Amino acid sequence: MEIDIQGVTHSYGKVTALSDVSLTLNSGFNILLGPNGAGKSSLFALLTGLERIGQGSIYFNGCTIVQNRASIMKRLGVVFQQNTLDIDLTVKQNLSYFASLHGLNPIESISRIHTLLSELDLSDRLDTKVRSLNGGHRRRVELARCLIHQPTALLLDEPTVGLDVASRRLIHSVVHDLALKQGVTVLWATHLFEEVYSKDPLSILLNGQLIEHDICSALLGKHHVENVNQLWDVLIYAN
Ligand SMILES: Nc1ncnc2c1ncn2[C@@H]1O[C@H](COP(=O)(O)OP(=O)(O)OP(=O)(O)O)[C@@H](O)[C@H]1O
Repeated sequence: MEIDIQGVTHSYGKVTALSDVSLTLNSGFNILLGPNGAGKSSLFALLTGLERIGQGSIYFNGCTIVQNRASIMKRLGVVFQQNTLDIDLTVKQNLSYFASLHGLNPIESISRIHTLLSELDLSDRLDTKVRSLNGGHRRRVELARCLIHQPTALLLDEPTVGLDVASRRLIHSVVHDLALKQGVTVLWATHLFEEVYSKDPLSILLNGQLIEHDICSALLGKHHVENVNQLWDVLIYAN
């Protein structure tokens, strides 16, 4: 799916969270890098239709959410920063409920749940209540839930923040593979430099402005630096 963000400006009262942001996302692992308060979550709220766009437009394969909400939502998978699982239900119950909302029949649903839990190394937690899972495992269940209907675009708002290294690496690797091997359009917001690989498209958001957008290695070359850490220092200094 192509996601085309055109001239988006968004404010909360007098606070401008996004200022004239334009960005086209295609199939692949697109990274949105920005510090706290840069405007990442605001962009997610606009992409998912939770907030109305003040100025500008966002198109999903040429259609806005207002024009085609149901069809766009069917093809989107979203993980927000806050945990949204029901902690008093088991992993299976959380996932089955979401599968049925997406129209999967019980046989398709259980097959998909087994496949996803296996990929996320959680097969032994099928009947565990989410309340008993650690943070890393809960995040993996959230990821399984957002993948249950095989979306063609994934929006992930800082999905690995606060997780142990094993869960962080597993989640990053599963999503990276989906983007590269199955052509899913991923938008991965983060402030962790280690999650940026040199071949990935990288967008850098600072104070609501998109200050850079290109393949990471091209940005390193453009600014004559060797890694994202150094790139960051150069850009912060320049802005
Ligand atoms: N509901 C709101 N009301 C008022 N101001 C808000 C609201 N949500 C965000 N902001 C402000 O908008 C700006 C961008 O915030 P946003 O949460 O989008 O950034 P972020 O990059 O996601 O940061 P974080 O990583 O801390 O979540 C900040 O100045 C923030 O204080």
